[in-house]
Amino acid sequence: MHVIGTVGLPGSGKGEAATVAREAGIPVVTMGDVVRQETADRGLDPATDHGAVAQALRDEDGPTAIAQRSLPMIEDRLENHDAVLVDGIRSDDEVDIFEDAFGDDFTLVSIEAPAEIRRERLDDRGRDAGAADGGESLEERDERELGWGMGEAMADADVVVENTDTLAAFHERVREIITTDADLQVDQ
Ligand SMILES: Nc1ncnc2c1ncn2[C@@H]1O[C@H](COP(=O)(O)OP(=O)(O)OP(=O)(O)O)[C@@H](O)[C@H]1O
Repeated sequence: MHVIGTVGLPGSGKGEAATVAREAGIPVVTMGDVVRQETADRGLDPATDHGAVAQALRDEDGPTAIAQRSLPMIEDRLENHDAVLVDGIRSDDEVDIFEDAFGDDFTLVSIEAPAEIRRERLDDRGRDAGAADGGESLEERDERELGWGMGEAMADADVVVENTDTLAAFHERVREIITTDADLQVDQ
């Protein structure tokens, strides 16, 4: 059994790492899934009430509310799989939750790239998806996420991946970490 967590600033490559895991047959639990589930449980609409419920969870149960609620989802996936990837860890408080729950079976991977590279990639992603940026600049998003303790979480990482090369090189590196670190047999 192994749990791999990813942490990284916006546009660093967490979504791509999750894609690599899924391709290797490793289920992915995202903090967003937890919020969507909670929104539905409250009879609200995940499309519009997602942000309000995320905030309500933190107000009601503190900064680890979402990580705590992800534990049963992770344990559920571990019944049928050797490993799970947890995407969207945002703070050192959340890291503590996974370390307490899974001990040495938890590996934290920090995905890092300079702001200029992340900005270019996010601009391209936005163009591809036709998405608006919600008026928030990358600096503002970085600041907001660092304010939750993401810098401390990144400093706690067991492995740092610099995502500054090609996408293929990044996929290869993530695949290597997932397979060797978790000592897994993945689908070829
Ligand atoms: N090494 C790379 N080379 C080229 N493009 C990349 C590379 N790594 C990631 N990308 C692209 O950059 C964009 C951002 O990556 P990704 O969506 O994985 O980031 P993220 O960390 O999940 O960001 P967010 O927190 O905003 O969701 C995506 O379009 C992705 O395909």
